[in-house]
Amino acid sequence: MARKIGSRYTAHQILGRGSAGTVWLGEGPEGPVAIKLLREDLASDQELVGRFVQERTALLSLDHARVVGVHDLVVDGNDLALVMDLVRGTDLRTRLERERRLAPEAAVAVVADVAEGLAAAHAAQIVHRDVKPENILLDMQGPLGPGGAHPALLTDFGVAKLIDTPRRTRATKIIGTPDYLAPEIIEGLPPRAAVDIYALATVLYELLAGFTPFGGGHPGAILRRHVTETVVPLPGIPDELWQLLIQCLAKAPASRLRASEMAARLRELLPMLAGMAPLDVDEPEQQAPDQPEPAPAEPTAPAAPRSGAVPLVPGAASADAANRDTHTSMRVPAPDELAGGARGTARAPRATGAPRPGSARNRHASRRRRVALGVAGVVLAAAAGGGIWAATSSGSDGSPPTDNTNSAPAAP
Ligand SMILES: Nc1ncnc2c1ncn2[C@@H]1O[C@H](COP(=O)(O)OP(=O)(O)OP(=O)(O)O)[C@@H](O)[C@H]1O
Repeated sequence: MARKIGSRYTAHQILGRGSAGTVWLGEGPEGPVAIKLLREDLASDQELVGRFVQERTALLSLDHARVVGVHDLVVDGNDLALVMDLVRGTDLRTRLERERRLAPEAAVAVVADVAEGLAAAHAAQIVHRDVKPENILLDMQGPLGPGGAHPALLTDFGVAKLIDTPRRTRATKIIGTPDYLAPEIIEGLPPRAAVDIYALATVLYELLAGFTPFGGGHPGAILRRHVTETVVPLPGIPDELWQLLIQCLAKAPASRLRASEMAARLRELLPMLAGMAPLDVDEPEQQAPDQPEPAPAEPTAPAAPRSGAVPLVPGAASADAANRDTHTSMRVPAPDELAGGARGTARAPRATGAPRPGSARNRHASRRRRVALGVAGVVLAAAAGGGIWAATSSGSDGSPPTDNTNSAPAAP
């Protein structure tokens, strides 16, 4: 059913849902658009609306081929909406779930595109803060690039910052997606451009390996690994690519490449990667569910419902089951909680077929890991007497999260 958004736009059909709102296929004076309608509880927050208007100029001015352009910000009664370029295709998470791993050439081409978009944003002093496969859209109508990759565009600029208002998230809380969080954020430093490089390098690793370098288990374990552990080389990865990857995953933000350098170095590697098959690696052993992480010293968020994504900010209405299970809001861990502890958590990837003790091969690793994460959160909630670090899962009841192949369909 069509719905008016402000005086200039009509929303026709839902393309997908995220934790901050719903994305609609819509129509504006200049043709088709995508309209992200923020959740009602966010839209009714006057402070957030104020920031929304304040950020207007910065968001509207970001104009780059690798960034999903924002055309308009609409504040109309209870509606708060971002009007964006419509990308006819799908998001990178959906592609990754379908293919499990990408060939190195395609993975590098996608990430080089995104790095170019980030370079433009960083030049305009805009930090994305939530780079992850869900926020990378693949334009199926664009020309095929190296490795058969469709052009990739980064979306959701500014949304994390808009929502991260002081009243919603006190200084001691982290907002983000645990697998992609740079160590300095976990240590409580303000997010600068280098956090996007770390997150994008994590995405590159994930595209190559089929799993993120520090993911798996409870959010607290993931955060600790970001701060204390080093990535283990992927079997079969060309050394030049590995060197670039570890530089961008450096714990010290100043040691990471800048976005423009990352894009240029990745493009230089493309000829060498042409025709290379996806890496043959298996996900490392998952943490056994009967070994819960130590509980945080004090619970900071209400217990999460067993199904549906946990709200982006504590106290917000739970998102429905169709939502992505992507965000976590949690307090900054104390130094001793980050220090590690008796149980080592290194996640060494193995060449496929190499023996390992225990469980069967992990297929659909990222979804399974997200499910396990939600379950761990619920278990911990019980252990901590009802409070948890808000963990995320859209399938913690064991049901698979709804597939989101729902960007505007590509024209035949
Ligand atoms: N500009 C766009 N054009 C076409 N489809 C889009 C556009 N922006 C988002 N979508 C689709 O809408 C869906 C929801 O997007 P949204 O940005 O709200 O959530 P998300 O990024 O998946 O999750 P979260 O907001 O929790 O990080 C996604 O599946 C995405 O593919």
